[in-house]
Amino acid sequence: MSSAMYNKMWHQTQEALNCLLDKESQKTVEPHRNQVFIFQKLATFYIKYVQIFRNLENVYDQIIHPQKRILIRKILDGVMGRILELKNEMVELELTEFHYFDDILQDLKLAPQQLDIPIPKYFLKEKLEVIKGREKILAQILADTGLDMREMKSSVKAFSIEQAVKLIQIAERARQGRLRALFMKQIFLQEYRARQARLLGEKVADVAAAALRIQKVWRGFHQNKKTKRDREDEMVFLGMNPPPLFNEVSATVIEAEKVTRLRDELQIKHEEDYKTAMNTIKGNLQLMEGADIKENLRDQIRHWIIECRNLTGTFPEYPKVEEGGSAIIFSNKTPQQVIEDIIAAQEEEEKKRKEKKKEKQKDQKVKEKKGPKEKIKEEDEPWKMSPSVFLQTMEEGSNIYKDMWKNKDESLNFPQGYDPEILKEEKRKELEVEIRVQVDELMRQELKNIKLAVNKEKELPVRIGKKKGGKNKTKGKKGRRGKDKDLTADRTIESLYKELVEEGLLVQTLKVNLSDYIGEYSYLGATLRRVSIEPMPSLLDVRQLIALYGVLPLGSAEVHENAPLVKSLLLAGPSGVGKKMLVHAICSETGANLFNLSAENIAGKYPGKNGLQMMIHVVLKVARQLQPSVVWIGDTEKTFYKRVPNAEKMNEPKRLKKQLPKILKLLKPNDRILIVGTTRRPFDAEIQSFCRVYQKIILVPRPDYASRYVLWQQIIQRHGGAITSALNLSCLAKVTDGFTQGHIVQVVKAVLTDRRLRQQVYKPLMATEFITALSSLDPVYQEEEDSFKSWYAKTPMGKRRALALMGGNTGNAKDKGQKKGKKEKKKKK
Ligand SMILES: Nc1ncnc2c1ncn2[C@@H]1O[C@H](COP(=O)(O)OP(=O)(O)OP(=O)(O)O)[C@@H](O)[C@H]1O
Repeated sequence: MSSAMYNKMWHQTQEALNCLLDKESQKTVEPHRNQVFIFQKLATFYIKYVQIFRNLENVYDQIIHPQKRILIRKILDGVMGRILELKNEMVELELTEFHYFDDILQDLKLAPQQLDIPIPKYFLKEKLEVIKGREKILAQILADTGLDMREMKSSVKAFSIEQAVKLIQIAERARQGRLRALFMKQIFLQEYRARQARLLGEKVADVAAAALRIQKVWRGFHQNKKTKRDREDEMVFLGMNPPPLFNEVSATVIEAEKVTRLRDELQIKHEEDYKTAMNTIKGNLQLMEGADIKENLRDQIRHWIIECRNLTGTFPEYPKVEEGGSAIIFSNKTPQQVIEDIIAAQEEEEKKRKEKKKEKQKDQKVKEKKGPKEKIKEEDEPWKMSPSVFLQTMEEGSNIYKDMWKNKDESLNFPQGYDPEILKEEKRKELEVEIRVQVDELMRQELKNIKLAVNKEKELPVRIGKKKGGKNKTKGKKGRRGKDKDLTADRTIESLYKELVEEGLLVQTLKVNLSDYIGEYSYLGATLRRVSIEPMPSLLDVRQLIALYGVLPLGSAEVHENAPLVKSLLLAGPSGVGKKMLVHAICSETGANLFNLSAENIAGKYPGKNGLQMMIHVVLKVARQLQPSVVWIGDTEKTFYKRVPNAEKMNEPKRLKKQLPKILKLLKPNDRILIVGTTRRPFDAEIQSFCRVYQKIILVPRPDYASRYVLWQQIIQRHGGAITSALNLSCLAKVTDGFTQGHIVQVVKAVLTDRRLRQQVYKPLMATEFITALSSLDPVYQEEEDSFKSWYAKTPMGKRRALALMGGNTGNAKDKGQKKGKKEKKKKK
């Protein structure tokens, strides 16, 4: 697509965003009580933001104007953050991680695919070099230490001489046998032909009969082919089969991809031009206008000083650096007003602090006094949207868009390079700020001298950044820093990285994308919920959650810092549902490092208490410095075992149990580190400590019919199999209820051998082949799935939801409160 097209897309998206922002500001005014109504509103916002996100992501990836990209990036991060905020609101409202929007999608005339959370390409694009470099180093270290998995797989086994001779003999005899068989066949055919010729030579050939025979065979063959073709055409016409070139990549798509690549190159070029221009323009401005700006500022400030002296009779106090220096003087206020404002602001702050303290004390007292009745009243308060950090970012971005880009005439900027006028304006402001700092220093001194000369007063030295509070702050910081001592201050990050790789704690990630996680949508979720049936989440619902909680925050520092923080994630589900695959996908999509702290992997490494501390310190240090990072704890239930099985006691699986909450405390919003636990048996863990560590728990289900259908189809195709009408996928999906993706992959690999793939041309694949191979595997039984569900019901979120549903059955929140009250009474009795 052309630049004009992407510009148009941007303008349209921006208009849609402006409308949404207007609605958001209206909505905060009217608080509501009805939960269904609130959810519908939240969901509608969520869906609309996702649409905007999808468009903006596409535009940001392809637009080549560097200044527009800076603004779009800011808005894009804002939209991502807002989506996470809305998701958080929905989770708090409905007390479940999974939400279904099929009814709203129907109203908005959208397909479920349009709700997919895209992964912004800039996550990887912008640090491609770094990631590639790190991968190289990792591969090098693994190769040096002989730990490289790929090398291990391809390593050659040494043969003994006898074995080698035997192998060669077998091969040679087979070759001779084949050659002899070929000779024998040729001799036999020669003899046969000679015999036939002798026989025919005696008879006179009936030409007409021969021609008839040939005609019969040919016509049969021809008609057969024609009928088959007609049948296929009819199926296509009826829409039962896809058209013949349906799966072929069309020439237009190939051309479009070429254009995309070209645009990528142009984008990089324009970006570089912009960067160089930033430096040169600033340098030029400094040369041309620097002296003038300096002189103007000095004149202005001198004028201000004299004015003040004329008005008040005294020389003014020069504004301090932390107050913004002389910049605040010229914000359309008189100097006296400025001074008064400063004093008033300080007083107000003091007041607020005192009020807050008082309120806190009051609240505590009231809480202590409050009975259950008052609590019910609190519960019944109308719902209000939590304050948003990202709305402001988006509004700022929108305003810049309206002021600068909305009506800009770009007819002269066909190549879409940077705009020098805008850049000059920005740099001029920057330069002014820099010069102002210098001028302030000079003028402060000048004012001091004038005061001394005129008033003969002894001026107290101006304190720059030496507030009492400031002192305390730095002290406090020092104290805290002292606490988390750097145990490896003398070592470079490269050496720590190498150590972790050698110890097997930092592992290579598999190259899988989140889009490789195949599945289907749940089309009836909202309908089932309306009739009080809790639907099983679909695989794509899980994929969405991983994108929201894992990929987006890890990919964008802005989002991670300001969106609701998710430090730890638990993926619980039966074996083979793709938990590990999802962990690897998070890393691949964000270019994150993968640390493996599974109980089995850390057994025997860094022994002792000090060793453990050192291990955690090194892991966190490397993870922080080379962020984003994922700390994976496989079979994480082992860390929280209720009782450690005898066979595993040697491994000390609970080593990390006490450390994990501490690690979570150490993680700050600007540390893009995510702890991901995976478990097949969460029921073996102590639920309380387990749930305290894992902030978000995602149950990964086994695939349903629709997902199994697409899984069979796509996994067979990925392994080189061809889907023909002879392969009954529907039947395969139906009879494989209970089997997981892992089983499907295993069976497809076993069936589709090289030989079988070659045979496909004349012997198409059949469902029975796969079913036979599946028969030796155990499915996930209903009981296992139920045990996962009942375990989830015991988690904090599960409990809260169950409680809410119980209240919901009888009616509103008041009833909920009454029930609670009754329960309490009973307990007292
Ligand atoms: N949705 C999916 N689409 C495609 N392939 C999948 C999907 N889910 C899982 N797989 C494949 O299934 C296999 C098993 O997945 P994985 O090892 O991640 O499962 P797991 O839940 O971690 O298993 P376990 O608990 O036994 O360790 C992998 O080859 C993975 O690529």
